[in-house]
Amino acid sequence: MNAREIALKIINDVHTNDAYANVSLTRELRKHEVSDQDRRFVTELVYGCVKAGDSLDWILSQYINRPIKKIAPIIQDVLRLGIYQIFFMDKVPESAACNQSVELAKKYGHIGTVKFVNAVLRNAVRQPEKAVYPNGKGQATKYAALAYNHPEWLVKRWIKEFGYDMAVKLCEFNNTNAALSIRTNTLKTNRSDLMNILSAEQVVCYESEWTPEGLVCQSHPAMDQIKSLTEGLFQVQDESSMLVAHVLDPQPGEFIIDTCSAPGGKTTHIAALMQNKGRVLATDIYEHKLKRVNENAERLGIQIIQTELLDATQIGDVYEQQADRVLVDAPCSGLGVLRRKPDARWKKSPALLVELPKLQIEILKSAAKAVKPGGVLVYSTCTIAKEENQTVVNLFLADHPEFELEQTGQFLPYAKQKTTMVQLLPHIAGTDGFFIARMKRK
Ligand SMILES: C[S@@+](CC[C@H](N)C(=O)[O-])C[C@H]1O[C@@H](n2cnc3c(N)ncnc32)[C@H](O)[C@@H]1O
Repeated sequence: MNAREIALKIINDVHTNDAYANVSLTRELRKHEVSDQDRRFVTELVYGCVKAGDSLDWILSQYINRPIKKIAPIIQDVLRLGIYQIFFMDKVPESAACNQSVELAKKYGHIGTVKFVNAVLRNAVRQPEKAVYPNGKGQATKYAALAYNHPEWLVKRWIKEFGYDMAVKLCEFNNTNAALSIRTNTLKTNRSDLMNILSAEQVVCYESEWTPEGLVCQSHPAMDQIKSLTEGLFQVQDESSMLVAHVLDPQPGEFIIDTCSAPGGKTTHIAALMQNKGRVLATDIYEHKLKRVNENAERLGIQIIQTELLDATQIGDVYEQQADRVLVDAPCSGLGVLRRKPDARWKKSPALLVELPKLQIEILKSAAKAVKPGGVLVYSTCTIAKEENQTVVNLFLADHPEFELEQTGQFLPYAKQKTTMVQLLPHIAGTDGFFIARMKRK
């Protein structure tokens, strides 16, 4: 199977089976023996095509006079793949994009579809001016959505909230490739020693400006070839996510509950800050995800983490006033981490921002019950939607006078802020978008 056919299979899996692009990509690349060059080509085709989403369909619709959805799904994807190569990839000759798409149509379609694919793509090559995005009066939102490959509802929302220029910057940021960032496992090494070890393993990285244990990698070999990862010298984690455990500020010997813990990025950070002394209870609603917490803890050499399958909305009844500190790293829309998941932006909807806050408040209320008097409660998310962040915290506080909001920004290790809640915006901070609020029980 050649690179384009592998890419087609993955893209089709994403579109017809709702598969995650990264999961499907990893699985298919493992199945087929491909060169490094082809691996990069497949990845670029898949991520690029999936990310471009509606923009590809809009371009296609300029060359097809019937609804795209009426075409057989696999042929839709053959066309998307072809259009992507023609309009988005400078290094692929247009003739190769057309010819190879026709070959795929021969394999997955019939004589009619072969002619159709050939005609559509050759027309696109001949008349590229038809695919110029509309940018007239009153079309600014539509234009930005198409030009920066985001759903229109999201762009509209961000323009209202941040203004046009900032909304575009945010979209542009989401279209960049996220660098790998890692957290030094301070139970086994320190950041400068880790940098030397990584350098010998061909990992080029620099120190994070956000956290004392963070490193950002500019280039690295495949993850399964980095020995220091299997040896537990570091954990893969975004810089902004590393801020949460610092804000929680757990102390050795304490009892901490991490209510939505899997796969354990923050749980293991908490345990490291406690110097592996005390007790961390890591709960989640998925057993298979808790396995990941245990695997990470074992790899990192942590003994104080205990996992438990428990719905966070029940946690307060089970552990009433028992914990010194409780973390709620809530399930959220993930609107702050869109650059990491090319398909994610197309799977979100405005309805999610109505439904999720109900669960988030319920979890926060229950988690609060588990905090001892004088203890700390931290609420965090990787979204930038106010409904899931400030609104949730304010609603909770209005109903819980026994909790007071602290100067969360003062608990950041570096770049302290004079703010009661911290909201990192990706296009400004250069990190994943993250929200953190720290509260204290009186
Ligand atoms: C943002 S992720 C947590 C990431 C994790 N804290 C880390 O740093 O690696 C949210 C987690 O909440 C879990 N979750 C969703 N609903 C839950 C509930 N009602 N109770 C407990 N966990 C829940 C999900 O399974 C998911 O693992």
